[in-house]
Amino acid sequence: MDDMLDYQSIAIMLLFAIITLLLVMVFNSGLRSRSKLPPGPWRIPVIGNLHHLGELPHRSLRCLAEKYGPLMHLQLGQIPTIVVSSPEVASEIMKTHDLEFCNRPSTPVFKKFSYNGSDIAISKYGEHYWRQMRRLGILEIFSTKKVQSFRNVREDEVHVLNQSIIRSCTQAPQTEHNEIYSASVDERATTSCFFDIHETTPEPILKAIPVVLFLCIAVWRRTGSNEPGLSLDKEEDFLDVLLKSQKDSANLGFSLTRDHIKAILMLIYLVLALRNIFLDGTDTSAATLERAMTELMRCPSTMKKVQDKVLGIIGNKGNVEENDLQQLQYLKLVICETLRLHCIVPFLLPRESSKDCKVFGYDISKNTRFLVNAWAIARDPKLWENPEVFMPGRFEGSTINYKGQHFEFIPFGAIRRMCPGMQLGIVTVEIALANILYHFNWGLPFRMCYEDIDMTEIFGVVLHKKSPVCLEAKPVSFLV
Ligand code: HEM
Repeated sequence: MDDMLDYQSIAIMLLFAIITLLLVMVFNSGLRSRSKLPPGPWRIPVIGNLHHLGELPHRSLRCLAEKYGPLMHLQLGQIPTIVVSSPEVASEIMKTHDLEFCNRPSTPVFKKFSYNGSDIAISKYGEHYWRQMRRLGILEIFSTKKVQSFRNVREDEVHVLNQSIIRSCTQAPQTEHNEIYSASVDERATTSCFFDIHETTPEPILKAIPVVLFLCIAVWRRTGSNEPGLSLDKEEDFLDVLLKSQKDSANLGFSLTRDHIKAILMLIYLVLALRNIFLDGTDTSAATLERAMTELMRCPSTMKKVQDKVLGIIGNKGNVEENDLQQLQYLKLVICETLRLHCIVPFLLPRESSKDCKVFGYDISKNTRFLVNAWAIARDPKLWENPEVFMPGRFEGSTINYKGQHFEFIPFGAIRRMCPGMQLGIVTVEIALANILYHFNWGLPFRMCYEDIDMTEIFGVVLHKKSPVCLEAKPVSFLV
């Protein structure tokens, strides 16, 4: 009897051990099927999503990287996510393992807004579609020739911007600053008015940017309207090219549908024009311009220096034109430093591994997500002297630039999925900044001091300021 009991309890214990073993195996296989990364201090489970790390995840992740190192593995709910926070690791991912990590993850939200992943930024790398669309984009909109061909549109719009600021100056209610032309120049009237959807006078804004113009043309074509002001360019535009390619899909090797075209145009339109909709307002150029003005306001000696240089070089010519930009070297340094200190796409766009591979000895499985904390890298005290201070001079004589070869400074990303709109974005910021510095002296509203400028940001794919910068403009006297 006793023997029987012993056998029974041994059998029960064995059964229990087998069940436990099975449960552990099932549980582990669930995790391993997504990531084969070895456990270690760098593996950080996070319940929920990036927002649960703190209000500004790029800042929280910088703190975590100081503790865990520049290659961290977050388990964001179901999704294994690797966060990269050093130039060496970024180079390993984006350059050495370029091909394995140039996919974009497809999330339901991205898919919804991009006609099932049909735009350039979100489509999968390996696909023939992405290659063709990117090639088409580079040829037809992002190339130097195309960017230059819309020079007049940009210059016209800068003129519209200047006029609207002058109008704000003269129409402003009298304040305690009444001896000067003064106006409370809000975000719209200073920087973003160049790009924003303007409730009162939409037309100049819609004409501001070439691709936005393409959209107007699309609307014009569809409605057959002859609305004044929406003049068609003689030159073939991007929409023409897309429509032509649609007819001639055999050459592309896939069928270019109306949804593809809409997705591409929508992305570009959003990148340039809209705020607070998809991707949290993707007005990258306007956000950069706004940060440049904010930093200059916080640093009066730099403001004076850059303005003196612009006025000195342009003299009483009346306007800064794109031909003049090459001479405005200090202004270029100001923009470089703005992009460093305010990397407005803090994690670049997310990437995903397309197959299993090894990085720094770690096994990374297919479909692991990668975020490159370009914001943290650009503020790393090991790489930059006084990284939190706005010092355009640091780029003087430096070989480091934002063009994707120097991984300590990658505001436009790097290599294969690097931003194709870099040139367009930069020239748009340069011409607008040069002109608003040339035409106006800028000050803060009465009783406000530099320390009062609110630098709080709202997290999104693109970082935006929580509150708009509010400035007073006074036309430069010799131009009045
Ligand atoms: C100052 C302005 C801009 C900044 C800071 C910026 C930044 C970025 C960044 C960081 C990426 C992701 C790169 C990566 O993942 O490695 C990106 C991608 C992209 N940008 Fe920009 N961008 C700017 C202006 C523009 C403009 C003006 C356009 C279009 C007219 C544009 C179109 C795109 C597109 C289509 C992609 C996706 C590329 C791909 O996935 O193949 N960007 N941008």
